[in-house]
Amino acid sequence: MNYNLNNTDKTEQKSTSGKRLLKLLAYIKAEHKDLLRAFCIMIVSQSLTLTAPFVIGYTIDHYVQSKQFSGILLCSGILLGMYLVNFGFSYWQSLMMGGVGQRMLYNLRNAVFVKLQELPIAFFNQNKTGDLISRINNDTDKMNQFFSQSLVQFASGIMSMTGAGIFLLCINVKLGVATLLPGFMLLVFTRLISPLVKSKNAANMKSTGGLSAEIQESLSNFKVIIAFNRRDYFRKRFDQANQQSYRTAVSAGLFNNIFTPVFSFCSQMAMLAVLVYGIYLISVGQFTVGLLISYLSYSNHFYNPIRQLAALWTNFQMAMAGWDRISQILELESDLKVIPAGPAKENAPLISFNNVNFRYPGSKDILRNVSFNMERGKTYALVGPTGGGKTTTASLIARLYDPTAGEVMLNGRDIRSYTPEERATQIGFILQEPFLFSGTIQENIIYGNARYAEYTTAQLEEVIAKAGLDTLLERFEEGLATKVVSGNDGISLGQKQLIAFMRAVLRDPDLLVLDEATANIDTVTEQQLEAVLQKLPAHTTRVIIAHRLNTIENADEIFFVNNGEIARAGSFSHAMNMLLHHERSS
Ligand SMILES: Nc1ncnc2c1ncn2[C@@H]1O[C@H](COP(=O)(O)OP(=O)(O)OP(=O)(O)O)[C@@H](O)[C@H]1O
Repeated sequence: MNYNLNNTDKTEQKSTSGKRLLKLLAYIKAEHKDLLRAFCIMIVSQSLTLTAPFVIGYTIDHYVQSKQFSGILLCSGILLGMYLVNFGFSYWQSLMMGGVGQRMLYNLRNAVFVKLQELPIAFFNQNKTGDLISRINNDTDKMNQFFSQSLVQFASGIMSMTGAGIFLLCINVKLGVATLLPGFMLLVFTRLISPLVKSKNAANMKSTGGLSAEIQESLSNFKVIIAFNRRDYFRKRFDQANQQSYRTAVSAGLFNNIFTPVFSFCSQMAMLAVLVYGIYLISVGQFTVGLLISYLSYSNHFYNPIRQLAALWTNFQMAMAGWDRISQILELESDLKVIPAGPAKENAPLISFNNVNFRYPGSKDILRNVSFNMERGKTYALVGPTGGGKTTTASLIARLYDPTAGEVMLNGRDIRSYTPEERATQIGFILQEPFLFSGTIQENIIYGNARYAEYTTAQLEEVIAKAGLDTLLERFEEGLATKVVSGNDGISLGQKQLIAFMRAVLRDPDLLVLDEATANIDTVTEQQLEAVLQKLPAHTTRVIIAHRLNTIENADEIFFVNNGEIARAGSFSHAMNMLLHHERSS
């Protein structure tokens, strides 16, 4: 399945934009009560704002020209009252909408994170971490900017325009049409140019994602860069990504900034129309000075929000481009679905591969029509040349991927019918590069292990001793309280493997897969690990992938994995011969 977020069909993206917008509404729907309240407040607040010019015009026509100061004072008092009420309402409404925006974003970020955790390994193979981080941080922030800051202005701007438009048409239809005409042209212009603005912003976000991926890659590989003195090479790559980001940002900026001058020009044209046509109507006695002043004020109430909307529209386009990139993740479905369980075969081996084929997207066949069984309580070794397919085979055993053809059975049942939780309790996996979290060894060991989650340090030490793991724990001066910092060098790779080993063994799995799990461990410790493996319950099956052949000497069965095939190697010496033969012939 194609999980590459930067390599999706553009036509498909375009056609789903409408649907995506509806999905965004689903996030807003949860806030419908607050939104309704804010909307009602907005209606009251805008009604007051729009009544003010009418009161001013009325005051001019009825009290100013006839110099009735008591009337002027009364109207001024009414206006002051309206402004004060409006002030309170606007503040309340901003607070409410700000909360709505922030809550919506909180839910959105959670949804993206939960989705990322549901997606299979293939997704992470096909996408760069830096780009994903950029989507979660930068793109959601674009939405944050729009929803928490601009949505209120956006909604009240549209309301002000609608109200002012109605007033303009009600006071004088012809003058109203003349005033609104530039606004209508603006609408057409915006409609035509918006897709381009959105695509320019999407391209800019994509290159920001690329830049972020470049930074992430060079920061996580800084030791190799320094050791090989490849600073220039990475500087050049960064410069290229930075230039690309600069170019797309400039191009997006050109389009983003086109709205403001065009909108200002149209608003000035509308004012000119009001003045020329309004003065003409006064001169022929069809209009009053007071009404013209009200009219000019309403034109302002119509065109000022339009000017603001020009800037807000850009924010909206950026938010929508961000939403498209986020929805790309949210719409992905894991292809590792749990299927209904069929009847389990009686007395079946723990693991069976039945005519399994496997290839990575775009790669050649890594396994071709492979069949073998693994029995309970036995130790199996997978040997073979580098890149032969050992880790891939182990990954299929743990269902990190599904075969492209054939089936993998666990306990006589298709492995796809087990939930991830069921699989995790039955299969323990120690990877070549174990991942540890920032925290103590204790926290890392009990991770995902409900049985020991509530154990005190003393209780856990007891369990560790019973499993024969105390000799490994003694390697750490502060024992279970030793601090581990993720991705940091405070702990050696070998020590990481020891912690991962303790973590896997304490889960008491039916099957323990060790992928080069002892490659960075000294021979004395390795013997201690071997002793722990021997002490595992009799039903535990072990699968060991190792290049150091002494590690697999005690295996019950050795499989030679190479060139799409998995062959039984028979004895240890036969496996050695196969390896030597392969080395000579390659
Ligand atoms: N995520 C991936 N995407 C595409 N190809 C991959 C991926 N992982 C591995 N491969 C390819 O699959 C083949 C088998 O790799 P695998 O890691 O299973 O070999 P291995 O026998 O475990 O090697 P090693 O002894 O070096 O660990 C290799 O040619 C490798 O390039």
